[in-house]
Amino acid sequence: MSNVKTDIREIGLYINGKYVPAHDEGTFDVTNPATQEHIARVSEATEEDVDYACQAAREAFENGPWRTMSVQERTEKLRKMADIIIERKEEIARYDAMDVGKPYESTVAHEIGRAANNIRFFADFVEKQGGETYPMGEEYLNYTRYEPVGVATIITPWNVPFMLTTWKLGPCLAAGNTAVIKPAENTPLSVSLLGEIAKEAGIPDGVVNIVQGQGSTVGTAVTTHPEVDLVSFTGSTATGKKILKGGADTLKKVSFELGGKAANIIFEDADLDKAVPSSIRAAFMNSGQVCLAGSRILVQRSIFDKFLEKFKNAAMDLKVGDPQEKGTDMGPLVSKEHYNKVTSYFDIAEEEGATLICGGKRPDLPDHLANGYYLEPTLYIHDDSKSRICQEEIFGPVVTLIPFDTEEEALQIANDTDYGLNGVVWTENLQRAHRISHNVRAGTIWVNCWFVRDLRAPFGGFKKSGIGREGGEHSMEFFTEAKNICIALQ
Ligand SMILES: NC(=O)c1ccc[n+]([C@@H]2O[C@H](COP(=O)([O-])OP(=O)(O)OC[C@H]3O[C@@H](n4cnc5c(N)ncnc54)[C@H](O)[C@@H]3O)[C@@H](O)[C@H]2O)c1
Ligand SMILES: O=C/C=C/C=C(\O)C(=O)O
Repeated sequence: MSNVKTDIREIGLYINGKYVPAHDEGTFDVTNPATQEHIARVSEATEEDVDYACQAAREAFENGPWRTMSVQERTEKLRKMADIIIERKEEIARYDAMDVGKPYESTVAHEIGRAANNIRFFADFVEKQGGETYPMGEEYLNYTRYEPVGVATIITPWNVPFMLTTWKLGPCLAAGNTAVIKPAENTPLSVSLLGEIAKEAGIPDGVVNIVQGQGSTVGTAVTTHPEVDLVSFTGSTATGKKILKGGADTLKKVSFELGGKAANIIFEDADLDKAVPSSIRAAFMNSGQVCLAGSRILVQRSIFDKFLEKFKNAAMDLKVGDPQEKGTDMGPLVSKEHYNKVTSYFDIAEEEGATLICGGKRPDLPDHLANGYYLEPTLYIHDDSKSRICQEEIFGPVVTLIPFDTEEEALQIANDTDYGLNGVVWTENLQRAHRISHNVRAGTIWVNCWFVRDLRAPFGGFKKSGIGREGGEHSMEFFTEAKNICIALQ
């Protein structure tokens, strides 16, 4: 079985270097959220398939050449993988546009290049990585090695399928581990290509495996499997809790990137020519289905009306439509289920007494998009930070503007959340920028910018937004075991 490219794509599991059907030949269907068309039939892994994938990854780890291969040889293969991703970036971005509903133009221009860079960056990183030595006079010498941990499972969400999977796969493979990937069930297309890409790059069979299927069954099976040593997960906080519990019996090492509800704080001295377009991106990029979304916009009261006017006009100018078409800013939401979840917040907002400024409904679109899960950019004003629309991660094109008077009040509202993934501050006052950055309890703070990423920097969440950090040495720390070797010299 292979990734046959027909109108309805047939997608197999990728185990031990081959695309294979599920043991019981079971499949599930994938639809295009822009149109509700049936676009793919995907093999649904059984417990036996998950077991086979985990055993294949274990065998490749223990007895294959990957773990013991020279760093030069391993990193050459990873760089080849990054090159193939670039060569195939149009195809990968088309797939993300088809099952996520992500605008093709921005995906091909930014996300897929970043995906290739995720692999290349960690190849370069391990090539430069050394170890420490601790001489104990003339009697003993200690030196450290950073060794791979074993078999990792990589579980990723539907909002950024390909880029987020490579963000974990890069350091996992660079360190010499083997992987069993479980993509999100509604967006399996682009990640399924990683099997053939790995093969073409010369990565040995069994090093990269992909099992497809539901989180509650396949996700549970892979995160509780005794051969799996570590779980690198990006997804919701609720699923993170389940994985932590399920992995307790076999004591799995975990790294979790979870939900967010970031405050985007706009002070009266902000440069609105920059703050407004950036806040629009932070609110509506990928239809607001971004963990880092600036979904609570805190605006100082003295400029509230001015900001509101500019922000509302810019939101209403966004082009909602076919993700495959040029010029589309916002595609549909990912699925009917998610559309229902996001739109349920319209009733909640009304009950909570929030003021609707724009959106809150489907846009008028051409007939061929009549069945897609589209929503207009939606903007509320609300001053109750405890309300559900200010507390819960809506994960759609829905933002709430919250007025504030003082810096203290802004900080109090910003921190009034269980999440702590990121925060944003707009001000021309240097001291204030630092004060706010130090006092917002979140893993990344962007000052006068948003979603600028340096792959060396720590990335992850405070509070319920995660466990551990990714990026540079933080990813490598997770994917390696430090070993100290102490030698008697006399
Ligand atoms: N912090 C970050 O970097 C980051 C990035 C992107 C998305 N997210 C978060 O992801 C969420 C949206 O994604 P989602 O709805 O796909 O999340 P989700 O937790 O429902 O699903 C994520 C993945 O986990 C799998 N899964 C579900 N139940 C499982 C279980 N019991 N055991 C093992 N795996 C299971 C799913 O199949 C999917 O592959 C949002 O909360 C968002 O903030 C976080
Ligand atoms: O929607 C979530 C986006 C997450 C981004 C990253 O994990 C990253 O940039 O590394």
